[in-house]
Amino acid sequence: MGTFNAIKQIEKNIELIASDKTWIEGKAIEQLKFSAKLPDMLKVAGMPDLHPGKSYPIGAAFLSKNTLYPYLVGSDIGCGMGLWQTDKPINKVKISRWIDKLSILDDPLDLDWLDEIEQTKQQFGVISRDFDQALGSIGGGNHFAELQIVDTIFDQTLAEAIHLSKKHVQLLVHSGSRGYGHEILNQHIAQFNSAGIVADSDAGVAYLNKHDDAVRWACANRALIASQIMATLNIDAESLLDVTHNLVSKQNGIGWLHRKGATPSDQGVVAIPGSRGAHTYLVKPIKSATGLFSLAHGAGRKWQRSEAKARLSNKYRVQDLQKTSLGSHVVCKNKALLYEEAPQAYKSIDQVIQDLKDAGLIELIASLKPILTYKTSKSGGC
Ligand SMILES: Nc1nc2c(ncn2[C@@H]2O[C@H](COP(=O)(O)O)[C@@H](O)[C@H]2O)c(=O)[nH]1
Ligand SMILES: [Mn+2]
Repeated sequence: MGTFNAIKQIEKNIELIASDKTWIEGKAIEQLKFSAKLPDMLKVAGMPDLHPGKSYPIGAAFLSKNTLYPYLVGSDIGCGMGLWQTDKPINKVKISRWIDKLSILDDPLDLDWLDEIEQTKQQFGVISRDFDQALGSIGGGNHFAELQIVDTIFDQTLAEAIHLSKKHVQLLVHSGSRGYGHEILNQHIAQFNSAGIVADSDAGVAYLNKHDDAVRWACANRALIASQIMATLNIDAESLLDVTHNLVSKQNGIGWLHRKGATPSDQGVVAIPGSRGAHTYLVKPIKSATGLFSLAHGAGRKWQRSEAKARLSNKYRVQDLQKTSLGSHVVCKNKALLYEEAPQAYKSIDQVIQDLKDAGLIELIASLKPILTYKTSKSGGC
């Protein structure tokens, strides 16, 4: 049972899962309050990784009765975290070889991948053909693929239940629906601006059909990213989990639950990463209506991208940022991104996890630590 000081009732229909130790930017709370006033909104919940977005906050869940708000899901529909356990023993890793191989990894996938793309689309039930050329690409921003090793097992029984092996390298993939999700949101904005749509109206049904396909597309994309990395590194892997944190779904008998950077707590074990220089936690959610059946999806930004670059570019050279304080390596050809996504730009994942624990929402399984983070191969910046 958790302690209640990590659960704050800000207003009647606004909940915040965060202790006093967790810093939450005032603007994010304002955005949360603003979202709670949207027509037909029943309740909103901020997670400990809550931080400001363009108009609405990231790290939050929003429950409406019968209205869909595409703006609350955002443009990266289906973004999520997939975790694979590889067959590579950690004592057999030659990290410099992996750095070299990943440094020449190009997106998108080439013609040799056509069959696998088709099979993966079928496996996940993806309908659209319009964005096939983007499948297998990670995208920019804080999307990444990260090779990790198990650091601490907190609960042996829970770790065994998901076949987690301390001896093998893990692969965490964070990506979404690339241009597909953008197109869906843009189509909505062209017609309705930021307004919501009635879920069972023609517009609502049309949005949901496209949204659901983009969610499946994003899952297929993470699987193809993992496959491409495995092929490049000549390793094999089994999928341990894949959980979406940007989506809207029907909560039977309650309404429509929008999650924007909020990990579902009703779909089994989830991975909550901190940054390329921090641990990822594997946790078992304790199903609860507190926090609208949701958990944090990461550590959440402390600094906006431009602020991170301004603060760090005088202190660190590019090569300083290609290694982290945990000793891990970073492959990222985009120099600006190296600064924008530096570990310093994120809040403490340890505190976020502590808050979720104190709120009685999770059981800890294990922590993983990065050995090699791969970000977009597109050069640019600085
Ligand atoms: N292990 C890593 N975690 C990272 C990295 N970059 C960001 N992050 C964490 O992921 C979430 C994702 O946020 P989203 O809003 O884009 O879905 C973010 O809050 C960070 O905590 C990384 O390179 N490695
Ligand atoms: Mn994401």
